[in-house]
Amino acid sequence: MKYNVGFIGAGNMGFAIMKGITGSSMADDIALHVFDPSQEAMVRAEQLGAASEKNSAELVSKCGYIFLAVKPQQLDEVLADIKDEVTADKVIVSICAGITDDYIASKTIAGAKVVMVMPNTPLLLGEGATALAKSDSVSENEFGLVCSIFGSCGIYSVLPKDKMKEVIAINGSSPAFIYLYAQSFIEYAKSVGIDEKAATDLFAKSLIGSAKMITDSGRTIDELITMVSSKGGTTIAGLEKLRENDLDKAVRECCEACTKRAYELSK
Ligand SMILES: NC(=O)C1=CN([C@@H]2O[C@H](COP(=O)(O)OP(=O)(O)OC[C@H]3O[C@@H](n4cnc5c(N)ncnc54)[C@H](O)[C@@H]3O)[C@@H](O)[C@H]2O)C=CC1
Ligand SMILES: O=C(O)[C@@H]1CCC=N1
Repeated sequence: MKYNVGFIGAGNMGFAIMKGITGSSMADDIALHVFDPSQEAMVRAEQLGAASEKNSAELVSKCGYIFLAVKPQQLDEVLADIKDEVTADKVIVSICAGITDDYIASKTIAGAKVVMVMPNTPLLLGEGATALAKSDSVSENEFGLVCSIFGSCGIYSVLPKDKMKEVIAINGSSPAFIYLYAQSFIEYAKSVGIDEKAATDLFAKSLIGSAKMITDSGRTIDELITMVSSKGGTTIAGLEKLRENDLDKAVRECCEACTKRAYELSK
């Protein structure tokens, strides 16, 4: 039996998750449905094999699992449109930053089954990192299916509900923070005459390799820093500057601003 999984919103993230599903081991178990007012978004989703629905209410009537993949500011309109089709057996999967299960239930039906998800765009390549939490009304089997979807195109972690805003800085938004950091290194390389492509490839592979060292080497981050830092060498000279310029403070303030915005978006 195939699960009918619908996407309301097929923009950056909705498309990334659908692409992740179609390229994963779950592809044969899932029939995708999509609604997005953007014709361009619909065409892209259709090319992945998703069935087009004429509006979000029709999509909800056909699907057991409904992904809300619109901007938080677009959510009220969507919830008003689907309210009459939401029943106690439907699982609503929200990827909207800051939005709680209680809010979705308050705009649809009391006790609505809601899974709150914070994914990230590397899902496009099957390299996603997704945080999930569920409302009490969602069964372990239902939650298991949603976890499997994200597990099939990356890794996932189950978190307490009340940490879903704080985690956004760690995985949802962090790709943008990492790209900005990468850009600074590449700009420096260009300024000293290194070819941009060579610098981009070298830095990106250094990010991938360093990430693998964090996850797979069995060493702590402090040990990994020490491994690179020769006594009296270049790394220590560079690290001193990052510490002098208080990288730690900049990162903390970045994460705090991200979390604060999530609370503002939450109703
Ligand atoms: N972009 C990212 O890296 C991440 C985004 N998110 C969350 O994902 C959600 C979507 O973000 P993006 O994909 O980046 O935005 P986006 O703007 O790329 O996509 C939103 C899509 O919703 C469609 N839409 C607008 N009104 C609609 C309606 N009434 N019914 C159906 N579709 C409608 C738009 O046409 C658009 O294609 C947001 O709530 C965001 O917080 C979560 C994690 C990461
Ligand atoms: O910027 C945003 O609000 C969304 C949530 C995480 C990544 N993008």
